[in-house]
Amino acid sequence: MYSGPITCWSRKPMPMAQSRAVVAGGSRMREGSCGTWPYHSRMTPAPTFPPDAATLDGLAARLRDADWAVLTLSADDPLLRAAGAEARELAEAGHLRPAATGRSDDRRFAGLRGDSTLWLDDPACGSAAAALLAALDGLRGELNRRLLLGLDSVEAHFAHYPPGAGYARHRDRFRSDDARVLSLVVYLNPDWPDDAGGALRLHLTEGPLDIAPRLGTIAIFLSESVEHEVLAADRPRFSVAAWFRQRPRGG
Ligand SMILES: O=C(O)CCC(=O)C(=O)O
Ligand SMILES: [Fe+2]
Repeated sequence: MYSGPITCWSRKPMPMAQSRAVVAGGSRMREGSCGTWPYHSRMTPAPTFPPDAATLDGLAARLRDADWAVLTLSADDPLLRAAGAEARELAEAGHLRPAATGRSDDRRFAGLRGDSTLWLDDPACGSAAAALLAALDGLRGELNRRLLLGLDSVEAHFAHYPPGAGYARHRDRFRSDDARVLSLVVYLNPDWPDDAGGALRLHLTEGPLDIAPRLGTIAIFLSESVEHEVLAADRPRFSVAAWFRQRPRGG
């Protein structure tokens, strides 16, 4: 049960060094190596959800230059922990459904993806889903204010990939629907070992980049341009996939 703040956006000033340290973005990722790199300094604790204003400024600055970023929050973040617990409970209770049978646009992915999903606004969801959806909507508003991308809504679902399941290389924006602008994946897996698999692989011009689905990590990228895939893991993998949307222009 999550009973913490859901829409409180801290304006506490933070040293810029911290916000630079917690956000990694395209042009800085020169090595192109898979795995980890120093998302945040050991000297400063990672922020919690919702991120403070300096972290948001750093994230927005990164997304102005690069088409992807990684935001690392504290692995003790109470909202993320509650969302992870709720995702597991909902999956155990059978509320998540194979993604290919979800909304009509998902049907084309039959055979390409092995996850089961549940939209965060589904009545089966509990307080953590509602709080996370509100926090994501707050993040949408804060990024939109800084980037003026016309982001006017958020959609988000829990996803559960059983061991061995993945999602083949794809882009998140549909040909028939240009509403998705920014993709975010909020990982809900505490203590994810480096050798467990399950990375999100971004296919970038500088090479592939693997992001481990560890609790506290939020991957953010442009829905239209960044091809990506989910690699199979040796254990259940939980996340929230979210999209910040503009009003569809295609009709
Ligand atoms: O879970 C992930 O890392 C990415 C999921 C994804 O690509 C999607 O749902 O479109
Ligand atoms: Fe995707």
